[in-house]
Amino acid sequence: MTDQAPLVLPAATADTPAGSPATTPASPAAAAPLTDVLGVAVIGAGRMGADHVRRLHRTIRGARVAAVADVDAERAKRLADTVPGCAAHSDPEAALSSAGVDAVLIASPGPVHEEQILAALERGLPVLCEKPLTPDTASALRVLRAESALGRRRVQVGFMRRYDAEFRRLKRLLDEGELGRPRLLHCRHRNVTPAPGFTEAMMITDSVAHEVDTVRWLLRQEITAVTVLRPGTGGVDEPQLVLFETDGGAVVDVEIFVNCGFGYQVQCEAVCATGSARIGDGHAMVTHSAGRWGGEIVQDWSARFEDAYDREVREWVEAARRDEVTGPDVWDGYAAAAVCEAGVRAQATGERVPVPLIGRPELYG
Ligand SMILES: NC(=O)C1=CN([C@@H]2O[C@H](COP(=O)(O)OP(=O)(O)OC[C@H]3O[C@@H](n4cnc5c(N)ncnc54)[C@H](O)[C@@H]3O)[C@@H](O)[C@H]2O)C=CC1
Ligand SMILES: O=C1[C@@H](O)[C@H](O)[C@@H](O)[C@H](O)[C@H]1O
Repeated sequence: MTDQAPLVLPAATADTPAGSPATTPASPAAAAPLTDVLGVAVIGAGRMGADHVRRLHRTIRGARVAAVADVDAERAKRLADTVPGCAAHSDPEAALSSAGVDAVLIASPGPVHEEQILAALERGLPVLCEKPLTPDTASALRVLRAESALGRRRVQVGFMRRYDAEFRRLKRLLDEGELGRPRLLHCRHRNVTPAPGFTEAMMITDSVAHEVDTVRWLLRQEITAVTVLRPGTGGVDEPQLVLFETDGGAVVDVEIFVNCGFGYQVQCEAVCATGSARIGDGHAMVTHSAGRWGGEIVQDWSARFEDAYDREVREWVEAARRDEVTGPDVWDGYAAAAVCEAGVRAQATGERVPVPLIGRPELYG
């Protein structure tokens, strides 16, 4: 770490732990004093990478962007140039070995996450890896085994909804049990339009992956089977309805609509034994004029979840400065990969597909 002036950070703003369904991360209040500034290498200089570089540079105390890597050398340089003293690399491994790098934030495409996480683990560096951990179960298990061999958590997965104020409020309500046992979750996930090259399978692996994590975290249950229903025939491919069954007997439906055209919406309603609770209806602004009223709908995740990304990265930096890693873990990434793999099969076959999981290793509680 660099030896810049000592910093004392305010306590985390979290009111609900973001750890995996069965575990709670160590309390920041119990941590040792923080004295160093964390040097971060950001891999992937695309949309998320650029947003995280801005966040680390402008919003998060106690961190500096030491290096940026992208296979597109020009893009890496353009982004690195926004931060004084930041090195640019076209080889991610070179960035990991760059001067002043203490930790890695991975924002490259999912299929290359495995090799980049393994390279970081070889160096013992703390990692914040954007979702997905990896795109399939086999590669997720290789990461899980590599981290287990180290005997300590080094990797956090970027399931940022766990840091969103509304989702945290819902989780607190469910944890307190005031409404009784959750029986159903109704979820909606709508995007204005998908990125170029987006495939039908990515509706599950790229988009519904968030609901997979949200459901496991909110309910503290594992998903045991997936079914995907499509409305209509004759080339109508979406919206689709993804159904989850859980090992706690809950049933979940997720509407996934990545081409809805009108806005970015993420909603969740929990129906419990003695009541229900719903989040995600908020509009940025409601106007009233000349016999009309209307609201705004945010257009993408960067607006809807801005605060959640800030809190996620801030808590990751704070933990890494204590040489800890908290938040969604490799088990969560593996479980999400297993559910998504089953989901893609369910989508292709129309069948109900069970989700096989290995036993949860001790490291992951
Ligand atoms: N948490 C969230 O809400 C969101 C997460 N994501 C995730 O963030 C990650 C990045 O997504 P975007 O920024 O939207 O993609 P993007 O396509 O905008 O950027 C990816 C960047 O990675 C670079 N790249 C490709 N292969 C590389 C390699 N081997 N090494 C280094 N760089 C490489 C590309 O040149 C590109 O600049 C993905 O895992 C995606 O699923 C994306 C959008 C929202
Ligand atoms: O992670 C994300 C994207 O990759 C994905 O494509 C979108 O559907 C999600 O809403 C967004 O949060």
